[in-house]
Amino acid sequence: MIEEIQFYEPNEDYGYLSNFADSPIQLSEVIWPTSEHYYQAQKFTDHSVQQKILNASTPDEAFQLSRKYDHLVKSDWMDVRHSVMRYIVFEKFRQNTHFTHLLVSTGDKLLTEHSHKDSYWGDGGDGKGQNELGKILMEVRDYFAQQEPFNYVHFVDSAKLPTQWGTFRMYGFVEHATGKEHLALVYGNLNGGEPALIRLHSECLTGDALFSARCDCGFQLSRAMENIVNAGHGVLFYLRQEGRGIGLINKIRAYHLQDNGADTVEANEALGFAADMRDYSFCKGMLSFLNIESVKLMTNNPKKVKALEKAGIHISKRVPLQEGNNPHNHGYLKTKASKLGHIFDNTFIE
Ligand SMILES: Nc1nc(O)c(N)c(N[C@@H]2O[C@H](COP(=O)(O)O)[C@@H](O)[C@H]2O)n1
Ligand SMILES: [Zn+2]
Repeated sequence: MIEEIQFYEPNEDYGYLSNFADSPIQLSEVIWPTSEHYYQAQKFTDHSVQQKILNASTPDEAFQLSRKYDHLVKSDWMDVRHSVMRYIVFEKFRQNTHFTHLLVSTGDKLLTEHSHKDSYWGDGGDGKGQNELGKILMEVRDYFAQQEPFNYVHFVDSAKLPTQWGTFRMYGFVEHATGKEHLALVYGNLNGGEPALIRLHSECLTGDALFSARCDCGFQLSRAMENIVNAGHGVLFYLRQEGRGIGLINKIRAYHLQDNGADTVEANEALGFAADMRDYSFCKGMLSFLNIESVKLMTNNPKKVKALEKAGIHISKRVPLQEGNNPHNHGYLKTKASKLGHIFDNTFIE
């Protein structure tokens, strides 16, 4: 059975689908406050009426004005209204990318404008209407679902995550290429204009959850979360790329080879993998969802810096994260520096 999403009022669930949703759209020099303003204004050739609708303080007022000037509506309006609507709904989502992420995250659900007032754009309230707005939205959704950055991941849901350092908001995403579930733990308000302090943390079950001292992951994870809270805002991306992308069971095999003398790179290669199998390109989808364009990146790993730059993210600063050096991971950290290019102060690994 096809699942259905019904929308109508902009302040209700899925209100971003409504033409009344606050979504500025710039066309040439003009900024239309909502797609409703633009749509209603296109009914008229009279410039002064168009201007009145443009300047209406709410979409509801824009709608009422179009009714007031009903006698001035252009003669071919019924022929062109569908293409006007299609154009402005497409522009709305092209220019308001947070809404586009939400639209794409509706997957293949049926989108219905549940309006008892309209049986052309909506379903007429009894489900018998044509739902033309819903059809346009589904067409726009199908288009953007194939485009970067919307094609990497889709957002599923978010919830509070209280931690020992502070309360984060946890956003869940699914990566399209692999089906893997990734997290973004957001602390504070990200839209203050400053680059966000972030960490791209690859999953390490042994270090992050089981207190392993073989690596530095758990120590880095704690410090990164603490640093974000101390900075007042930032994001910990928890990426499900266990074992540098080879998976948990293969990581145990690699650890076994390391117990017999291999270093971390030799062990991966002996198992037939590259030293580092991770790919960070999907992070572009999560960063875009959170509207992050510039970051301070906590890492010692230059590959992560390069990957984010390749994704079009501006790195204002690399923040070293040198944590957890201990007798069990000393050789591992030295190999990270010598073979994987990690940047450490000499005082940290000597
Ligand atoms: N394949 C593999 N071999 C080892 O010896 C390891 N210690 C790991 N650990 C994984 O590396 C990732 C963290 O590395 P960075 O600090 O981000 O460079 C994480 O996925 C661990 O599970 N993997
Ligand atoms: Zn680890």
